[in-house]
Amino acid sequence: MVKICCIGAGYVGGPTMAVIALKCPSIEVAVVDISVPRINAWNSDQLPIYEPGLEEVVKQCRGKNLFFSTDVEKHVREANIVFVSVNTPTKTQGLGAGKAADLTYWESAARMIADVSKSDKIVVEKSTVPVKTAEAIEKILMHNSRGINFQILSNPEFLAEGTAINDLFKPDRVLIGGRETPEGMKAIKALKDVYAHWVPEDRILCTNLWSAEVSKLAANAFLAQRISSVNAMSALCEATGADVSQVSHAIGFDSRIGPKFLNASVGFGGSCFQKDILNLVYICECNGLPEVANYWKQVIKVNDYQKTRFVNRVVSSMFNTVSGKKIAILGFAFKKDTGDTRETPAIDVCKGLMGDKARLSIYDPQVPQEHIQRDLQMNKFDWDHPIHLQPTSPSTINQVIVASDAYEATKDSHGVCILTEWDEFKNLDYQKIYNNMQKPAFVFDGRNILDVEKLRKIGFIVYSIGKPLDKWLKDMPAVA
Ligand SMILES: NC(=O)c1ccc[n+]([C@@H]2O[C@H](COP(=O)([O-])OP(=O)(O)OC[C@H]3O[C@@H](n4cnc5c(N)ncnc54)[C@H](O)[C@@H]3O)[C@@H](O)[C@H]2O)c1
Ligand SMILES: O=c1ccn([C@@H]2O[C@H](COP(=O)(O)OP(=O)(O)O[C@H]3O[C@H](CO)[C@@H](O)[C@H](O)[C@H]3O)[C@@H](O)[C@H]2O)c(=O)[nH]1
Repeated sequence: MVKICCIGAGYVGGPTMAVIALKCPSIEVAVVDISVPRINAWNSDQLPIYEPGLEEVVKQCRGKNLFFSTDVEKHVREANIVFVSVNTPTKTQGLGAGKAADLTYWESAARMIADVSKSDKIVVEKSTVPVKTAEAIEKILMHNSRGINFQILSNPEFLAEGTAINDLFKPDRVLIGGRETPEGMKAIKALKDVYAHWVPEDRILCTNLWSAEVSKLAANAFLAQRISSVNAMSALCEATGADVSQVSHAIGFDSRIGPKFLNASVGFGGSCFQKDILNLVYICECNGLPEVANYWKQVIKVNDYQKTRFVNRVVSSMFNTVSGKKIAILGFAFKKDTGDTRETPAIDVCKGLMGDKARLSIYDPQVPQEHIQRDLQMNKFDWDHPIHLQPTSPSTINQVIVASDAYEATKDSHGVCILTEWDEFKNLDYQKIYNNMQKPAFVFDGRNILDVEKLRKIGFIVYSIGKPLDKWLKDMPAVA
């Protein structure tokens, strides 16, 4: 029986391995982690991450051919294929700080694999890593192998949170990179055979190691660039009276551009886009390509600009001050259908408003109070280390309260900011919300999910990203 072990039971390791177990009943899959609470949660009814459809998949296989364990060494020793899906955060100190990927967790996993292995293994990079990481990992494994043969493959993951299960069931493609040697080709085939249980063969792409590593960074850079491009256009739309949704629709009809991923927003978030582009920028700089590095850096600059622009719109609309005013924040997760808040634009927007002394009342259907308080106090990039190594929040922020629903959050507020596109925010009773707010009552829609005309009829002053401006906002000083 083929045995798979995955090191790292996070947003990637957990769902990916659960789907492999479901689709390959003949394979035994163990997901291991150094975090005891995380593994306990995987073994309980309250999974550690919220992802539509995940619970059903886990329940079908857990205890049969899917196991979650903290006995890392035992499962690594027994496995034929070891996936590594640990954190690869942005470095905060030393060489490359603020850009380069921190491979501490990866390196310690590789050293442990070399230490405990007693039989040949295929080691699969599942984490997103800098190009040439496979070479470094190979060196660590070979120099510590005691005669055991390791083959390294790059098999980057392309799932998006909120749709992970569907993405894994029907991937656009699976990418496998390996050495172009007989042993490397054999390893590629072994991994291909796993995915071939449910992924059509023409969707399994095989390349050399470096192409696979670069493709992952390139895919995220291209996706994020699309959002920064449409967000840059949203600023131009506001200045000219164009409507960014109409512009996206019009350009998306061009089959070369395509309609997906063109929604203007308060900015992209998530654990991947910024981290991976910073990593790409660093790699370009290290390879003597400053022009290429600067090109990609601009994608992040526009994203930061978009978040600042949003905060400035809120403050300038409300008589240039939000000091002491209650602002309701609807949505804190970085996108709908996830409780994940890593790099969520809500953190920057909330910090910006708090900088102007606003009082915030935050509601998100999936993000608990402790989590919100912790995120608003955390230093940049600290969030991407394993949970047990993250700083704990010593205090609560007085300026922030966390509400249990949208009506409580908005009661007596001066303004409402929509920061996540949760479906439930589309269908709220906005007349009731308006009645319970201070006047004039403002709505700032950072996700373009609300019917602007309907809200204006109720009496709201409305700002919606990239849409023709309210008369009220036109008279306000230029922003950003
Ligand atoms: N989140 C996504 O949607 C996504 C998608 C594609 C790729 N990725 C990449 O996948 C990797 C993992 O991302 P994630 O979101 O799953 O992170 P995560 O923080 O949710 O999970 C990583 C897990 O690895 C564990 N870990 C760290 N070092 C370990 C060690 N030495 N031994 C055992 N366990 C260890 C941590 O405790 C943590 O539970 C990153 O490189 C990320 O860039 C993420
Ligand atoms: O038109 C759009 C699409 C997305 N977003 C925002 O962009 C961010 C990222 O969204 P998405 O890409 O859907 O989620 P992620 O889970 O971050 O997935 C991305 O990052 C993963 C980690 O590398 C990759 O595996 C995925 O392919 C890639 O889509 C979120 O804040 C979204 O709200 C927009 O603002 N406008």
